[in-house]
Amino acid sequence: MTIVLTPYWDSNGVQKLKVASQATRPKITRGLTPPSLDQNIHFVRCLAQLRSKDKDIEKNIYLTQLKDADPNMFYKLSLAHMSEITPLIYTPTVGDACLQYSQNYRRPEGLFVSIKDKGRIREVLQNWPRIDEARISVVTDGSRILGLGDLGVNGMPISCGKLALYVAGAGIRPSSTIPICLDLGTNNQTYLDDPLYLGLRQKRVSSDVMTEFMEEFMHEMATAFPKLLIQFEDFSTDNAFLYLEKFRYKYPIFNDDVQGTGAVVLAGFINAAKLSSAASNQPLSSHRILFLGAGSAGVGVAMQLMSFFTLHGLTVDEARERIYLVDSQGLVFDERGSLAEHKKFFSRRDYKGPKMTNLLDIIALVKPTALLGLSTIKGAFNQPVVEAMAALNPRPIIFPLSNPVKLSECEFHEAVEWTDGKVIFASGSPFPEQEHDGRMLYPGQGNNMYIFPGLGLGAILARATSVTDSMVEASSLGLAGSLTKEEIASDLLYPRVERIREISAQIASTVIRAAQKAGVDRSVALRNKTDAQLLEFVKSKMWQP
Ligand SMILES: O=C([O-])CC(=O)C(=O)O
Ligand SMILES: [Mg+2]
Repeated sequence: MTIVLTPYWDSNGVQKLKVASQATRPKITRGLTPPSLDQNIHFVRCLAQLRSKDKDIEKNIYLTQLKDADPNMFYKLSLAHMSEITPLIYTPTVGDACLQYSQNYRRPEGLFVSIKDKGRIREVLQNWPRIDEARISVVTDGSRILGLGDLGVNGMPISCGKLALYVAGAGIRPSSTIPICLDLGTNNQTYLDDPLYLGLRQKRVSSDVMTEFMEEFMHEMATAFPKLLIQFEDFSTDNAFLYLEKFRYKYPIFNDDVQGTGAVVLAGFINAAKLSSAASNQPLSSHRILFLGAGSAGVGVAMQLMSFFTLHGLTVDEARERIYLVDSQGLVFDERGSLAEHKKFFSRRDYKGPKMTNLLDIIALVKPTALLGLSTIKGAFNQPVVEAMAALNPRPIIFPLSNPVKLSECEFHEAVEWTDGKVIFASGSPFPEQEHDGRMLYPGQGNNMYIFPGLGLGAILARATSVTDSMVEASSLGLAGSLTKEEIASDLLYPRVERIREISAQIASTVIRAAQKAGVDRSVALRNKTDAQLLEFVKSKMWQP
């Protein structure tokens, strides 16, 4: 018989343990905790324990164990110290947590579904202890974790990290979340050779076998968890697009790297373009955007940025003309030939010259107002590149979006220095602010963490049958419009992360409205609420530690 001890705080702020076994109902005990364990003092104790560790990965391990042992305290701490703790439980430290997962492993968290379970996935899902409460799952197959490549089953911390932000950022109940890592093998030879590696010791299965597995998995998920929304995370590029298209009309799912990243960058770009156009006196519709990187995130962002131009009156064809892609072979254009399917839409029809591989030459040709990096090439935006952008634009937009920090195309302090403080900047991972000419400059964090909690919360509360493009766009416009006067005056592109709950509530409300418009909502009672009532309703649904 398993005995589970769950800590909780009584009305006097004293910690007690609930003892639950499978056979008995929870009962309250005396004598199993120290006599004067005060909740407020324990908060201070936990924060001091956290800060006493000098390595970020140690802090991550501490916080992971705290989340397991005392989820209330973990989320209290996270909400009270959002900007300190987010980088420890999420990007960038979560990247190291994934890389070292098989070394640092302590206790299981989440659900592992492996290719060996094919044909009986239902049985595995039924082992999840809180089936009825399940509302949101983040599912990865570990094949492209952040910019770190194929990490196999070591990808589990990314699902856990994203879900911790669902709880902290949008008030989803911790017991409603299911982190899932699919194990379809790994092509990472270092892991296959590592005796500590926790996943199957085999290469990834063929794409046909994977698709059969995914079909069974999705069918069983929908059967076992009828109220569940699924977020696909960090699948390799081809599979990200493939399974998004395959399942998005059948089940409530979205892909965070394609759609979440797209939406967050669109929001930041809307605010950046206002600043940049104010300086150049050029109309908003005349921006030209150059992408370095044409993977799932790059093309997902480019797709989403199309709506920036269509919202400003351009046709779809005209909008597409404002966007240029560069991949590992250089500028993407038709005459280059043999392009991957997902790159074809943005491939240039108008360029007829030789292959162009040098980024400086491409900048000279395109004259972009904005340079976006989703290439995972550290240092790709070097001094000559950034200076070229500054020579073309009074306020160049430069977004090195690759994650984690060590793969960023450039760092904030470099961009500030090389543009003499004129850059309008957002990165995927956090960078410290910079003082320049007596003024404090703040980097934007164009990370999908601003979008997915609110988008997911809205889809869950609307009980959406699918996640439409209009819901994703609504999340983006909701985020872009959420800046306070003070944030606008400080040239911020995104709101301060401390306001994440307020922002998630606003985003969720706009997403619910979009779901209603698209006719995919099932929460009929929400249709008659005024906007103010809807926002209040969303806030009332948020779990508080
Ligand atoms: O996790 C993050 O920080 C953002 C993201 O989805 C990725 O880089 O794949
Ligand atoms: Mg991701």
